[in-house]
Amino acid sequence: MNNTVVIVGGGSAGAVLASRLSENPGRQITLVEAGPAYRAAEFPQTVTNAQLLGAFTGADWGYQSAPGALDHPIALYRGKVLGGSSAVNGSVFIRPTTADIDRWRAAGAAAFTQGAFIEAFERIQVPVHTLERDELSKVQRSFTDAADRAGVPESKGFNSANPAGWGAYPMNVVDGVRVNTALAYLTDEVRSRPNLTVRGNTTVDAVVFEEGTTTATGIRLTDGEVIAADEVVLSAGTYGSAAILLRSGIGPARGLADLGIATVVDAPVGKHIQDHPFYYNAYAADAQKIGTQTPVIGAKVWAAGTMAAAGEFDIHITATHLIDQSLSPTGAAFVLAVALTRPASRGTITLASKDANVAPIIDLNLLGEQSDRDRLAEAIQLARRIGRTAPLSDLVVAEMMPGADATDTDITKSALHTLDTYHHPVSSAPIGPQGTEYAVVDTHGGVYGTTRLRVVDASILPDAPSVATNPSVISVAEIVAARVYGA
Ligand SMILES: Cc1cc2nc3c(=O)[nH]c(=O)nc-3n(C[C@H](O)[C@H](O)[C@H](O)COP(=O)(O)OP(=O)(O)OC[C@H]3O[C@@H](n4cnc5c(N)ncnc54)[C@H](O)[C@@H]3O)c2cc1C
Repeated sequence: MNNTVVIVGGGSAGAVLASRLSENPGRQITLVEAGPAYRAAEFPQTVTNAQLLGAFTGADWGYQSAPGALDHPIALYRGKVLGGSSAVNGSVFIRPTTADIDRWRAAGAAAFTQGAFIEAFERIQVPVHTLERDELSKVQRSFTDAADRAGVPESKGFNSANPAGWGAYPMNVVDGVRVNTALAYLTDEVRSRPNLTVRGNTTVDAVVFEEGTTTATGIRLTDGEVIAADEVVLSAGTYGSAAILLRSGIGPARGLADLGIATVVDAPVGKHIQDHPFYYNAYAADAQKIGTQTPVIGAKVWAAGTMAAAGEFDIHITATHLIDQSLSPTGAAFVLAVALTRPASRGTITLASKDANVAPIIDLNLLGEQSDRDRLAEAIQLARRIGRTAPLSDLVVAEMMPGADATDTDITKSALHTLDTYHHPVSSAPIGPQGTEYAVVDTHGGVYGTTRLRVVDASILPDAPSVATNPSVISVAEIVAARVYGA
């Protein structure tokens, strides 16, 4: 057993691992987090308030995507605080589907059995509550009623075996507080363990290797300090872990050489990222009728488009109040946010500089593939059909985007012009069989070509799940904690 483990990044995966691995008093754990490492009572209200997301929490990395196939950059939110992106996210808590798990196993994640995930789901410490109808906003209630009238079935529960349909969200919110993984796993009791050190406001530059070998011996911080360890686990997220690997000389040799970084392992880091494209089918609402606009996220339709793979549900339509109300001529607006959750497009992450303080270049390549454009357009048409159905249509004054007269061509143009991300990036260091053009790590996150170095976070998922990613990432951390560390 490796006795000292340094974990880089205290987000969805890192907080779980630090908690689980420090259950064994014989193991020394150091968790290094770039953002503040608040204790439960210290989290600012902007971070715990479930109605604030992304940069509005004040705890964001400030990344932007390259436009890629679109005509505009997109703000890419990532939490920079203990709890990571689970501290700034939408708090929707839905497990990966059986089809997601089967697909990941087929891609090489042998440890990702249905049984392993079921065990992980049972261990998850994040409290989850499915919203009741009277907890939804009027828009969200009208949306589910309209979906029903439009022929969408009621979901049997988004965390059930048959999740497709309309329904209210399962959320990890308690009394208005978004329960991030630091609150759920790094409790005051856990943080008082003598074998757990949590260092906040500490940014990691790179992994350190034993001279002339590919054996990790610790990490180097941006101020030059080296923290030695028997094993290094990168849990810095899809962007953060990839950037650290690249700065450490693990990545495509040619790109590293261009930046003057010596190659330690020639590996396809950052060449296969995926995210869910996210389109705002926006409506000007009747200000007298719209009612209270909370919760900002409350209900969705989960469906399979005509081009979905067998057993997969690739369309999410979420009724949300996350829109600048001043954009509406009526002063009131809501959005049916349409996401394609099983996209074909893959993007890239590369370094702009070997300086850890310089943001990496992220090109999500959303809608890069024509098939994604077609599938998203079909999903937007379903959202519009629901928007035109009573009782939701009774609240609408006008469709703002793509606009009531929009043709299929207009819809795709509007998507390319206004698209956002669902903020679920994955696969910058995917699991897969060694030697394939995409695989960077083995089924437990061990980095091929190295020893004592592992990546455990959203980076290693082989592709995008058909759900929001937080529970998938927590589950993977629980699986690695159990299988590799006996925790
Ligand atoms: C706005 C938004 C809304 C979302 N909504 C939902 C939702 O409703 N439901 C859902 O399931 N998922 C949602 N997600 C996605 C989900 O939160 C993420 O997929 C998940 O949290 C990723 O976990 P992770 O462990 O891979 O990375 P993160 O949780 O991002 O953790 C990475 C950690 O590493 C730290 N770090 C990075 N680089 C360094 C470095 N060099 N040195 C030290 N520390 C470093 C970061 O500060 C961060 O704390 C959302 C995400 C966002 C941003």
